[in-house]
Amino acid sequence: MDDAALAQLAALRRSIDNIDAALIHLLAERFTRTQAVGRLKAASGMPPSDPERERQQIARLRALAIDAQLDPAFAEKWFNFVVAEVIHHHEQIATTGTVQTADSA
Ligand SMILES: O=C(O)C(=O)C[C@]1(C(=O)O)C=C[C@@H](O)C=C1
Repeated sequence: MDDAALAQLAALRRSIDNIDAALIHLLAERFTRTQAVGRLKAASGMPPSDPERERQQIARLRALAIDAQLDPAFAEKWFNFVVAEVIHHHEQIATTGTVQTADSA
């Protein structure tokens, strides 16, 4: 084992762990906001999804990804994955008034 390589790997992993922690916090904040949107939509009879808004978000995120040298197809896949969960939350809020998570089920 090369000690220098192991030390470098450990330092990179510490940074990766910090980035993963930041992403979890950012996602938690995003879902707090989208659940507020879900309650607003349910209370005012708006549909859970807004395809035109999603088209605008995807175009913006793809451009940001290209600028940041991130694969735009990956950025779009990530966004669609998150929005599918948001829409699922919106539907749960509209029908039950709350969001059911794996932990709260
Ligand atoms: O902006 C909204 O209307 C939302 O419900 C939020 C959100 C999003 O997560 O960004 C989710 C679903 C909609 O289709 C569009 C956007």
